[in-house]
Amino acid sequence: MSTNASRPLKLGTRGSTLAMAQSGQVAERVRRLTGRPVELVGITTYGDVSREHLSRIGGTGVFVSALRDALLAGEVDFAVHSLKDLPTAQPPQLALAAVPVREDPRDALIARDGLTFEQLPDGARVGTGSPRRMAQLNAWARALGRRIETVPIRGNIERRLGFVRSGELDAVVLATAGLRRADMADAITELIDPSAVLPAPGQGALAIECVASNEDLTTQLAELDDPRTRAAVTAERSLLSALEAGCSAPVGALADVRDEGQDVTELHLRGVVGTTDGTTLVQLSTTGSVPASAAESLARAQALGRELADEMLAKGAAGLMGERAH
Ligand SMILES: NCc1[nH]cc(CCC(=O)O)c1CC(=O)O
Repeated sequence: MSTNASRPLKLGTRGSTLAMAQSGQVAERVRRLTGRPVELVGITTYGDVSREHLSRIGGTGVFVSALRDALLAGEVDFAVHSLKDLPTAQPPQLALAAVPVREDPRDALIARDGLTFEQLPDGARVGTGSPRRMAQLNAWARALGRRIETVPIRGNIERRLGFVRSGELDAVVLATAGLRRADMADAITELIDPSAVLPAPGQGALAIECVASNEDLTTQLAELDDPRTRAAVTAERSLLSALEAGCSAPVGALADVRDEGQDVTELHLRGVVGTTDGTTLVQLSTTGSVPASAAESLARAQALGRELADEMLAKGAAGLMGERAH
């Protein structure tokens, strides 16, 4: 008993700079919470090894499967994922023990010479392999009476920023959260307003997962959960799953939880689906009041996501998601 309780906890993580940075931050909090040492175990996922385009290797879960295998094999005690990389279907053997307070969910522009998106010249080359970003950036450029050329890129943060530094691209678009966690936010030239580009469902949030049967650890890790973040990402992921889209589909979603005083909380959810050339976007939003109890609020958040998905499907969303994984 006592030997088990003082054994270091093993935290499974991807080995990228970003993953190590965010896992290191969670490790420190878990160490303080449990009084146990936490050891980082680097695990290489298929998404890290393959240089293929994500939409071809089947975006859903390529960064996650190897970590989950290690959890199920008992090689690690818990794992830290970027929530946006997590498939919406939760395996019953694994518990999503905590969704900590979210980092900034917005996308960020990193452009040459400090430029903002509106200052980019006609025909600017903008690096992103994400159909969601392509659709919304192309639509934004069109609204400005301009066009951009989106260039599919992959690789870690350093590599992506290198395309701008070398002059090969005019700009790249990355998640603000990743840049902040990796201490590289200095490179950002514009925080992209979500009314121009909605982030990926769950962007900026982390997911802490462990084996569901490990009830002690599940309970301890739950201390790191932020109920507001969980409600917001639940609505976003419910929208994604009701659209039957994976993490490489051109779907953006962002929920924010607003206090309206006197125990009334409102959940505002925005969603977008579009063609990657940006000619057609279906963009809708909804607001619902959310009950105070945690369980009820998650059920309401889930329903809100489904309702918005239904409205988007009624406006032709399904026909815009041609470029699916697989
Ligand atoms: N697609 C890979 C991925 N998964 C999570 C993040 C960033 C961190 C986050 O959203 O929490 C990134 C990189 C990016 O989109 O720039």
